[in-house]
Amino acid sequence: MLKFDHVSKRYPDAGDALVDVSFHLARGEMAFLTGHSGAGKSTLLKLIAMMETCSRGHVLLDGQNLNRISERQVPYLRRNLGLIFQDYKLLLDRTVFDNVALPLVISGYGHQDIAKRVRAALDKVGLLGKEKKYPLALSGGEQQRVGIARAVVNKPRLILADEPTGNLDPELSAEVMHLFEQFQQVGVSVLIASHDIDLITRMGYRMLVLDHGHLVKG
Ligand SMILES: Nc1ncnc2c1ncn2[C@@H]1O[C@H](COP(=O)(O)OP(=O)(O)OP(=O)(O)O)[C@@H](O)[C@H]1O
Repeated sequence: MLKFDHVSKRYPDAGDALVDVSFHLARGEMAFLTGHSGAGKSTLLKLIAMMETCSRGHVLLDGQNLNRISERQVPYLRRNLGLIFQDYKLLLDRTVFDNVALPLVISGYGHQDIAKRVRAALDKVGLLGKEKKYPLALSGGEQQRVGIARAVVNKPRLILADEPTGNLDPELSAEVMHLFEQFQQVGVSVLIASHDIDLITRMGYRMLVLDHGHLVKG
């Protein structure tokens, strides 16, 4: 479903962030991406999310070469991706319901369909009772679960998470990781950047390790 084929990324004036990276992530596979600060984890995720383009090589998503897509195609292709960030990136002046509904509103779904899908997504993350609350009235763990509900409401084929537990204590981190496992179990591919080595070692999934832009374990 996702293939990196000899991918390098060089930022102007900043040197190589990724060097000749090749790996394959299968449909329904869950893997962790780890490595020191500045190793290239976020850059790798940004290439998949079409927020950056690679300097050399190819990134293939469901067989589609991301080097060859037009600006116009990006929003459509992004609908197959669920993006989750360390700082949640929620709209603080909107309710939980509205935050989760946002991708569906943008995609042009009707009101009834939106209500049904948002409730289903909130149910999956255990937040059905909180739809009228505002993000700041929730705990950090709950805010991240809103972020996850928003990421999965479009039923993406691939979930990308960048340090999703970076602001959470160990217990909440384990809960959030367990949610990702549940999506993987229903066939969604999941790639999670994390430097929480203890947690991800315990979980026992495949680990992609970056070191100064090189994939040293995959
Ligand atoms: N937009 C950018 N412009 C220039 N250089 C960048 C940019 N983004 C990242 N870099 C550089 O690319 C390298 C890889 O950064 P990246 O953010 O991908 O690493 P990371 O593994 O995610 O780090 P961290 O764990 O600290 O978030 C670093 O040297 C960083 O300074």
